[in-house]
Amino acid sequence: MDTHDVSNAPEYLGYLHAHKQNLKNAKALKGRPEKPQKSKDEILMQFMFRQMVNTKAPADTINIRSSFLPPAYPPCYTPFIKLKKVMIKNMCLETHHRDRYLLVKTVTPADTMTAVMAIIEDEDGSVLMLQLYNQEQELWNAHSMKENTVLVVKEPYVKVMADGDYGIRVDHLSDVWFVPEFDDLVPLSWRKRVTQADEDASYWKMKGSEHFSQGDYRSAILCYSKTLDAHPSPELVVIAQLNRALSFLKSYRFDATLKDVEHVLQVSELSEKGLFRKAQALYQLRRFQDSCETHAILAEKYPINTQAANEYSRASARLVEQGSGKYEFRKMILEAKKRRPPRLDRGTYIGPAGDLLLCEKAFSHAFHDEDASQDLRLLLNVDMDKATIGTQTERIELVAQKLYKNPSLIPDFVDLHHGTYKSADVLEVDGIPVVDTFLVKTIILLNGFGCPLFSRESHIGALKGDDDTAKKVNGQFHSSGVWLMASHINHSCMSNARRSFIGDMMIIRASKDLPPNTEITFWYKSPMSRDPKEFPANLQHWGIRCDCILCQEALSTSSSILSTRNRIWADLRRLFKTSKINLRKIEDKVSTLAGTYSQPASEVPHLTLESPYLSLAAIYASSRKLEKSVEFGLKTLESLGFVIQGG
Ligand SMILES: C[S@@+](CC[C@H](N)C(=O)[O-])C[C@H]1O[C@@H](n2cnc3c(N)ncnc32)[C@H](O)[C@@H]1O
Repeated sequence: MDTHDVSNAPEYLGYLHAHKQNLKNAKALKGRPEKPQKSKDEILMQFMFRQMVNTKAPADTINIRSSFLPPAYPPCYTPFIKLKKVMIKNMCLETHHRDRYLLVKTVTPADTMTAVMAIIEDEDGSVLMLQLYNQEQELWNAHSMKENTVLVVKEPYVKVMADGDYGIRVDHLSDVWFVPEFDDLVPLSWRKRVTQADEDASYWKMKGSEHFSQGDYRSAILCYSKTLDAHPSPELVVIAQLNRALSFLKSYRFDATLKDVEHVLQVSELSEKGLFRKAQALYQLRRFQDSCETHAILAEKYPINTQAANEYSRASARLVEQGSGKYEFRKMILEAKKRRPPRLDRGTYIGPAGDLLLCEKAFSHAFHDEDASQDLRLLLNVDMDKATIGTQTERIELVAQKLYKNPSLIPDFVDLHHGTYKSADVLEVDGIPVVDTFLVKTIILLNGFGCPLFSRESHIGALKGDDDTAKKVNGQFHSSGVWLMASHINHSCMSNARRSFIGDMMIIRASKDLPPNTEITFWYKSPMSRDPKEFPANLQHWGIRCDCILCQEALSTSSSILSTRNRIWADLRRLFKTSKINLRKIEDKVSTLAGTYSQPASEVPHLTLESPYLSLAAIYASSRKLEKSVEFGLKTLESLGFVIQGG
C-alpha cells in the first residue's frame, strides 16, 4: 500500500526482463557439475578489485542498488546430525543440495553491497563466492566476518550470478552457521591454537568480558556459553548467565535474555541485575504490563536504583497510552522531525476513543531520508512480476532478523495474510529458530505500507501544489513499515477510515460515524488521485476486486461514456495549467463532465469533479468573486457525496 511501484516504468522494466532472462539461462544449467571457471588467484583478485571500486564510489551521489528476489525455496529443516558434508567440487549448479552441508572458511574480508559477500574455501582448497542475504547489520560492519571465519552452509545452493560467475547464495538466516574457532567441527589445520578446548570456566568468562567490552556481542555470547559448559562454580554460573543476558539484550535477542535471567531468578529471586534485565527485555518485547510488574518488585527492593526508576516510569507511560489512547501528537511530530530514524517510543492503542480507532507502533519500519543522499534500493520480484523502489528490501531483512532473534514474535507475524504461500510449520531446528525469508517477503509485500515522515506536512505540501510532495501523497513513499493490527484492515475505495503517520506510528481515524461492529476499511490505493480510467480499482497485487459503489458505477457505465469522462478530465487538467485560464471554457467542460454521471453524487460520489470544482472555488476566491467561490466550494463538497442544506 502506497509503496513506490515501478513495475510498469519503462526505465525499470529492462531490469525485470534482464533478471528473468538470467533466471532462464541459469535454469538451463541446472544439475551441471560446478567446474571452476577461474583459478583461485583470479577469483581472489577479482573480488578484491570489486571491493576497492566499491569503497571508492563517491559518497554524495544517490545510487539505486537493485536486489533481486529469487524463486522461493524452503530453509533447511533437517537436524544437523542428519546432514552429510559435501565438497565444492562435488556440487552442481542451480541445485539445492538437500541433506548436505558445506564446511568453509572465508579467505577474504567481507564486502557488502546488497549482501554480505566473501570468498570461501573448503578443506580441499576449492574456492567460491558466498553471498549472505538478510544478515544483521552487525555482520556488515565489523566483527563477525573477518578473514578465516568458519561457516557451515546448510543445504547450499550454487547459482550462476548475473556476471556468469558461480557463487553460493543463502537467503535464510538459519541456513548459515558461524562456527566458533574452538568447535570440534573446525579442522585442526584451520585453528589458530589447539589448546583452547581445555581452558577452564574463568578463562572463558574473561574472554567473554573482553569481547563484550569491544562490542563483539556474538563472540561474548559464545564465550559465556563456554563458561557455562566448563563446570563453573554456582557463583560463576550466575555471573555468566547475567553477562550473557546482557549480551543478548545488546544484540536485540530479548527471548534469550529472558531465558537466562529466569535461571538466575530461580537461584536468586531478588537479583537486582536479573530483575532489571528482565524488565528491560519485557519492555522491548512490548510486554509493558509484565515489565511494570517486574519494575514494581525492583523499585521496592532497590529504591535507589535511579536508572531502573526512570525505565519504570517509561514502561508506565506506555501502559497509560495503551489503555487510554491519550497521546501528545504535537510532541510526537517534533520528535519525528528530530529523531533519525524516526522511531517513536510509544504504546499501541486499540480503540475506539472518539474518532481514534488505532494508534499503532510499527512492528518494523525502514526509513528513507529524502533529505539525505542515501542510496535507494530497487527490489525486483520475479515471482510477483513486480519492481518497487524504496525500503522493502530493508524491511524484509529487518523482519527476518527480528523474528529470528525473538521467535516468540513469530506467531503474530505469520498470522498475517500470506495468500497461497505455504511454509512448513516448524519453528526450531537444533534449538535454533527457523524463519522462512520467503514467507516474510510474501507477508511484507501483501501487508506493508509506504509512509511519509508525517502525513500532516505531506498533505500541506500537496495542497500548496508542491509536485514532489503530491506524488508522495498519491502513494509513492520510499519509507515503509509493517503494522500488525492495521494489516488486518481490508480495502474499500469508499472507506470509512483514514490512516496517517507520525514517524513509525500509524494513526487510524474514523472518517464517519460508525455503528458498533462495523467493518473498518481504508484505501490500499486512493481513489482521489486516481485517473478515471483506473476505475474499477486495479488491486491485482492483493488478488482482489473492489465492489464499492465507485467501482460498480464504472463497471455499469458504458465504455463510450467512460472514455468521454476520461477525455474531459484530461482536457480540464490541461486547461487549468495554461497561463491564461479560460474560465467559461472550463465551466462548460465541468458541466459536461457532470453530465457523464447518471446517479446523484449523494449516491455515488463524482470524484472527477472534486478537483476542478475546488480549483474554480480557489480561482474565484482570489479574484474576490465570493458568490461564485462559495458556489463551487459547495459543489466540491456535493461532488464527494455531502448533502448541503441551506447552501
Ligand atoms: C492486508 S490484508 C487485509 C486483511 C486480511 N483480510 C486478513 O484477514 O488478515 C490484504 C488481503 O486481504 C484481502 N482483502 C483486502 N480487501 C479486500 C476486499 N475489499 N475484498 C476481499 N478481500 C480483501 C485480500 O486477500 C488481500 O490480499
